Amino acid sequence: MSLLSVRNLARRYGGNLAVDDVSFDLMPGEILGVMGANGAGKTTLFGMIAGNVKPSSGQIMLEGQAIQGQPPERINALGVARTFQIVRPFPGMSVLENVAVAAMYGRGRIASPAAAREHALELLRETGLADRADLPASQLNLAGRKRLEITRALATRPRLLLLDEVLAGLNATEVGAALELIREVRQRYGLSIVIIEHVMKALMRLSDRIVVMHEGRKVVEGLPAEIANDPRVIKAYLGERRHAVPA
Ligand SMILES: Nc1ncnc2c1ncn2[C@@H]1O[C@H](COP(=O)(O)OP(=O)(O)OP(=O)(O)O)[C@@H](O)[C@H]1O
Repeated sequence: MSLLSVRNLARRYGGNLAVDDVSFDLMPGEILGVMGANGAGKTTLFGMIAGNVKPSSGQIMLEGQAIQGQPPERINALGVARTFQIVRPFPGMSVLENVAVAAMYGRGRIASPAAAREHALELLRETGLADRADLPASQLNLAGRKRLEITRALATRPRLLLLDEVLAGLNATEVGAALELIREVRQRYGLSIVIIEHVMKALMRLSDRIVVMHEGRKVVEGLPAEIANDPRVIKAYLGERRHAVPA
């Protein structure tokens, strides 16, 4: 059975359909990449799955249970965690405290602050941030803040992880390390992952399957190798321009 099943999902803003009749399935343990140019509807789609945005119509099933329209805390407690494109840790708190707070929410809900801190430190060791645990979160560089976002999401003990542009702005070495981390956490925690990304080559390397969105609609779905040369994908990204293939 699918872990996540999205059916005919739509979100309208005034006369604009930000997401228009999108359907797809995510199998347990699978990594699904979501690609598309600016404004394609990717973030709105994530918002609806995570409960931050109410769908205008359609269904979202998590292991057969309808979750559409429920508040984000409830969806998080059912095992869905997301990161945000604009990383926003609590800046006055340390890296460790940021993760410990998250550990007290979600599906895990560790009640004791001491136990939450202990769990947070364990996670930070896994995500490579343990040496910066006591730094204020605001002092991390971009790659560090993206790692912290992932660690905070993991702290809620998700089954489904939604990653929103966690590779954007990273250099090639940092992208390689982030891909390794994502594969590791999938394996270790038996996670299913949906990842939005503009860094196309990296997404192709990481994903088991890819969905391409254009102007709110799903235009192509397939294996990375299948979609790489699909003319509809090239059109979705470039319109009639043929040169500036995204890196
Ligand atoms: N809160 C909102 N109110 C009005 N329109 C919105 C709102 N959020 C998104 N939209 C519109 O919906 C469309 C899809 O936006 P969305 O942010 O989901 O795209 P995206 O694929 O995530 O783009 P990007 O890659 O730039 O993040 C856009 O036309 C956007 O202007």
